[in-house]
Amino acid sequence: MKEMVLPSDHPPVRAGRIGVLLVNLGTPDGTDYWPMRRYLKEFLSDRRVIETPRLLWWPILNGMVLSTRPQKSGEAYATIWNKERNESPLRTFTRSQGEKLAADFAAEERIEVDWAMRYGNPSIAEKLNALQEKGCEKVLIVPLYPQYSATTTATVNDKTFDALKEMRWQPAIRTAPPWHDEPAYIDALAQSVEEHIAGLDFTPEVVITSYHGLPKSYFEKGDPYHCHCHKTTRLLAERLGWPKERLLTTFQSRFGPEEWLQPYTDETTARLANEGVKSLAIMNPGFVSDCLETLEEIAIGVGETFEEHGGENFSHIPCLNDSKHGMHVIKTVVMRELQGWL
Ligand SMILES: C=CC1=C(C)c2cc3[nH]c(cc4nc(cc5[nH]c(cc1n2)c(C)c5CCC(=O)O)C(CCC(=O)O)=C4C)c(C)c3C=C
Ligand SMILES: [Fe+2]
Ligand SMILES: [Fe+2]
Repeated sequence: MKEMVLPSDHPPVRAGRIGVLLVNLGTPDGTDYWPMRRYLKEFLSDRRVIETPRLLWWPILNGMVLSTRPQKSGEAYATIWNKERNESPLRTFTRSQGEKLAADFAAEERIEVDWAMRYGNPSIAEKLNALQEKGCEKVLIVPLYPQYSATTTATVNDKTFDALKEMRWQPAIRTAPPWHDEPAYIDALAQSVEEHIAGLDFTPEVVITSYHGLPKSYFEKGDPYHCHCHKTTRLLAERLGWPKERLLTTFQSRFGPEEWLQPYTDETTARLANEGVKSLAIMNPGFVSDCLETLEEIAIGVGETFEEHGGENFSHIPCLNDSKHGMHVIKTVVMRELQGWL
């Protein structure tokens, strides 16, 4: 931090440093009704996530959705909860990613690394203020989504700029672009697939890359997410040297009655089993960390679907998380985006 000589009646000035803020989606503080309800209400009130006109959506959200979903989702979270730390896996992995990145930059006194959540705790505003307190005049925001979507990346950026509205001395801000085609990311995914398959006692005939879905109408209005997902899978198949029939792209986690991006992960899994595929693996390249949607929906739920339809061997390939491959990707993106500031 810059040392400044100030008159004795001058407020303290801290300056000269650079912040890096990793931001993931957010997660409930507990699995009971009220923490679940608080989290879902904040998430599902976001106009970037639910585009249905407020007059229509408000009564649905506050009526049917928030009276039933907190209980149902709470039960799902309970099956994957990190009991040791009393938190969800998403929070455990995001914290660890922040801590490991901070340790990597420990020798660089100018850089301060922290992490936050778009919904729930710790908030972006709280962490931006803390970074400024530590003398960060410049902050790189890293939305933890390899593929861009208005429902994820853009809403992190919106919330960041909302927080800046309340700050007298705003830091300069950079927001990291998506990294769906970054060679370090594709390479990390490929290595994680190869290492995982080498440890199995079967060889998957097919591997599905399953991405979180979106309403199809968002794609039709111009959200590039669908194309980013397909590009990631195409580059991964090329890097692995696999034919495209062996590495499929599907979309999971549908919400509500609208049509979402297709093909759906659950339906594709049932179809493959019905067609005689006996050994299947699923990975989730769009998730930087394992979470409810990968550990409960895919590793447990879709694994059961595969077996119910006659499949025999199923494996979920973990997300990159805070592994050495995962940290290498995050560090690559951060170094790329800090150029000119360091
Ligand atoms: C219309 C609703 C939703 C859209 C659009 C959506 C997009 C989207 N979400 C992720 C990543 C995650 N979503 C997670 C949970 C989750 N998602 C929705 C709804 C939409 N997501 C809900 C209601 C929930 C909560 C759980 C539930 O009740 O089902 C999570 C997991 C969080 C955790 O705590 O583990 C992640 C991660 C992406 C990447 C995305 C669009 C590209
Ligand atoms: Fe989601
Ligand atoms: Fe596309």
